[in-house]
Amino acid sequence: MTKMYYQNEINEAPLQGKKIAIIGYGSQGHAHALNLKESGYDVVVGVRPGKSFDQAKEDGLDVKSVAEAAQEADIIQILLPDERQKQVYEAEIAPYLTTGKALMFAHGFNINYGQIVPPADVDVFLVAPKSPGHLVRRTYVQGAGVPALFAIYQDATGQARDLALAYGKGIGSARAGMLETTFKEETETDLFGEQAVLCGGTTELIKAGFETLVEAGYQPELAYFETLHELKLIVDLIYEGGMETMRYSVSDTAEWGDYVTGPRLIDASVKARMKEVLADIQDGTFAKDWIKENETGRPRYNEYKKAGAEHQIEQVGAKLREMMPFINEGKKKVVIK
Ligand SMILES: NC(=O)C1=CN([C@@H]2O[C@H](COP(=O)(O)OP(=O)(O)OC[C@H]3O[C@@H](n4cnc5c(N)ncnc54)[C@H](OP(=O)(O)O)[C@@H]3O)[C@@H](O)[C@H]2O)C=CC1
Ligand SMILES: CC[C@](O)(C(C)=O)C(=O)O
Ligand SMILES: [Mg+2]
Ligand SMILES: [Mg+2]
Repeated sequence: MTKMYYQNEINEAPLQGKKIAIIGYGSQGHAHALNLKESGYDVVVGVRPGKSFDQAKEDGLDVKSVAEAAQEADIIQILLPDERQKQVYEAEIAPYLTTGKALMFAHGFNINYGQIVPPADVDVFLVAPKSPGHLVRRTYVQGAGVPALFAIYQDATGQARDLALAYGKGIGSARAGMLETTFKEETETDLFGEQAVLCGGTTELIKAGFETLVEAGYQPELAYFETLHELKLIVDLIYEGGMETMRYSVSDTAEWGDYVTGPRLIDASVKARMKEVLADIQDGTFAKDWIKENETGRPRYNEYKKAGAEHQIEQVGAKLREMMPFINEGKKKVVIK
């Protein structure tokens, strides 16, 4: 079995006394900065003036420009959107990436697809939480954590591995388990997971189920509860105890429908198309398309975003959630962005 790394076997000493620059204060940035600070590390946040800058200040952090933070730090963690990293790296980070420093990522996109080429005399590694950033923060505050992958691309100092493990422990991920990978494996599996299952696969499945019910004349509110709201409750059971625990809790009728109807929908043709999606990720087709979409001002991205927000399921859901304030109670107890 793959070796997993947990709290007690990780030595924090290599990271102690180092200054860590968190570049970007968004989903991952705010979580890494706050968790590391509360784990006792010396953190500086590097962002441009604006909303994030003000928020990081309000959260009690030491906040500087990207260039200033990169200049004074030993470890520079780039937590900007993937498509912005190359430009900010070249203009504001590379000039200060001197011998023996460490350049970090939470996703290998820019290294794997050759967008960022760091000098040979620095450490380059990633610590990639398998979780949205807001849950990296929320679980840490709750005394728990989310799993993370770590990978070493360059080990100029001989300390890269120890630094990566200590960093992962600092954000709370060693409470859930850390697993070693490569930049290539992390990048390809992360892109595949979010496209095929976690984001793309799930949202399309929900919408198809909702639309099927509504088009057949059923009430939209009922369709929302059936295909979206209850999905979280079902996934919670799968998360807690695997598919068996979910199947223990649902009725035998539901379990039988699960076995006979699931494969009628998610059949061999879906898996064949998943393999095509994976091939596009592996050969760089997806990355090339995403980079081009950004270079041309995101015309398709903006269209998809607008259509997504206007979908009936979002309108119906917003109204129903207003009547369920408890849904956001967990969020309010924790200071999150
Ligand atoms: N989102 C997630 O949960 C996960 C993300 N990752 C990876 O983590 C990295 C960060 O992603 P994510 O947290 O989603 O990023 P976000 O989109 O949340 O990052 C936004 C932050 O970047 C800042 N920013 C954007 N452009 C610039 C710029 N030109 N100069 C300075 N600051 C800028 C924003 O500042 P402002 O407010 O001024 O716009 C904001 O602070 C990516 O590599 C991603 O793949 C990995 C695992 C999960
Ligand atoms: C599932 C999406 C993700 O990969 C993540 C939260 O892990 C991301 O890029 O945001
Ligand atoms: Mg991911
Ligand atoms: Mg991702």
